Amino acid sequence: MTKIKYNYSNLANLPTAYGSFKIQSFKDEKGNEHAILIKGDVENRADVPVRIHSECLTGDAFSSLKCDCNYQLNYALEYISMFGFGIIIYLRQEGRGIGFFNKINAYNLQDNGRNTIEANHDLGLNNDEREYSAAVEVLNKLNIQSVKLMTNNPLKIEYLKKYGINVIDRVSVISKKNTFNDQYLEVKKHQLSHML
Ligand SMILES: Nc1nc2c(ncn2[C@@H]2O[C@H](COP(=O)(O)OP(=O)(O)OP(=O)(O)O)[C@@H](O)[C@H]2O)c(=O)[nH]1
Ligand SMILES: [Zn+2]
Repeated sequence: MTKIKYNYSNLANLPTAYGSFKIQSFKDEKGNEHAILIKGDVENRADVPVRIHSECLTGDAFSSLKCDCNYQLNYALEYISMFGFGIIIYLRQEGRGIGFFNKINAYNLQDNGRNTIEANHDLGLNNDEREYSAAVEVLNKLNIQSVKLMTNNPLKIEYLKKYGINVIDRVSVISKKNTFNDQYLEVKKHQLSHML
């Protein structure tokens, strides 16, 4: 993994519908501005619940029913709030890393019958172009001793382990099914190996 230099903002308070968090921004070399939400005293701590959430403007901000992102983000906020400590690392890798513009073009192809993987391929893109080096950096910076990763995606667990993060447990992130995300969740389960 190439060492990227990050630029961190100061910490600020963020009251949310699920309780109070601290928020911090950090910029990577490409100029992406990511977010870290922290609950409680996590520095140097073990067994920390961690959610690494990939940006989904349509889901996170507009409450789209085409995916389960909004539900999962709110679930993570609520879970960590109830738990008393934990971290949400919100990475600006929209559309599994293909960017917002491409994702909407993929949605257009999905309107015409293609699934989430096929649509990316039709655009000449991989089905997942994400990587999690920024999350590894944050966890190392906070000297997190061990992580309870909130995910259904085995690739995220593999990635963190490969780069030295001690993932001791997985917390499944509950997804909510509806008529619009039914096929999307089926593809995640059967073609992307998500533990749903
Ligand atoms: N390219 C593309 N990206 C999508 C689509 N639907 C959601 N996304 C993006 O998918 C990302 C979330 O990935 P998911 O596969 O839902 O979940 P995950 O993060 O891999 O796994 P979990 O940790 O279990 O949530 C976000 O960046 C969304 O913007 C789609 O149809 N096409
Ligand atoms: Zn989404």
